[in-house]
Amino acid sequence: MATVLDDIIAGVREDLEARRSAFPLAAVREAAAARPAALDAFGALGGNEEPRRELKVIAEVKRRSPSKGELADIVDPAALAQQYADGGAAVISVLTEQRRFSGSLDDFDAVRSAVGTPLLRKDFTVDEYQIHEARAHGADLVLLIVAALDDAELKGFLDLTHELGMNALVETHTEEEIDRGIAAGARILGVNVRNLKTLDVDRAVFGRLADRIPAGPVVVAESGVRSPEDVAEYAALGANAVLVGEALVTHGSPRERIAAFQRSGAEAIAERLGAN
Ligand SMILES: O=P(O)(O)OC[C@@H](O)[C@@H](O)c1c[nH]c2ccccc12
Repeated sequence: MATVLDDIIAGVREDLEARRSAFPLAAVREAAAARPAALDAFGALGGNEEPRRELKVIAEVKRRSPSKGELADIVDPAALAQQYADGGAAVISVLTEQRRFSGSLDDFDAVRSAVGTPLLRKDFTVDEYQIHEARAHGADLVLLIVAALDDAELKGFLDLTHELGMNALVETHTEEEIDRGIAAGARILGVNVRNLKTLDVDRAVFGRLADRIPAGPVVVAESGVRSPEDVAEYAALGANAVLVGEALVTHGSPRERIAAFQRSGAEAIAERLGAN
């Protein structure tokens, strides 16, 4: 039976073929080459620090989701992103998937012109075209969802991302996917506690999987962060960063919220490091 993920990807492929006809790969590559070099998202996420004492926040511009429907009427994505940057977000994520998340490359462009923070183009990457396209729009990171790719695609897409000077957030949901992500060479490894095949959120998934991740990659806990306590929980279990959408777009003051997440995360990390 087709899963939600299969359905989303079918739509993504259709939309991408339409864009490929309008903007052939050669034109996209030319636009990408004219961009300033990608920003160092691995470094911004504290990847080079030893030990990693800070909890970094990846703040997401997210209008709607298939599980929750409309989340927020974001009239000015650039202004929202500016608040994220002011709050100290290490990376800003912009959903560009249109059919289920109401995202767009227009949102991405608006945010790119507004902030100097590393930007993640959050979409269902299933074709190299999207990686070149992300770079052409000034992305510093792309999302690679392991469940959506076979090993050859995962390795090929990750290598291409690195060749273009970008990083990838390699998203996993099972132990097997973690092993596959690590084998492909992931430097930023996400554990999404939302099952993309059923959309169920189970925050305990992070605790079960975190131990499986070897030292090296930046570890990102994705989904289900509502409060500073949730962030502390993930940080205590080994997260270096959290990716937060809903709790920020629905909050009156996302800037202060991010700062609160960073504080509670850093406290939990200090305790964890102190305990070792
Ligand atoms: O809104 P939340 O629960 O804070 O979740 C954010 C993020 O993890 C979620 O948007 C996400 C994680 N992986 C994805 C892949 C595609 C689209 C969206 C996602």
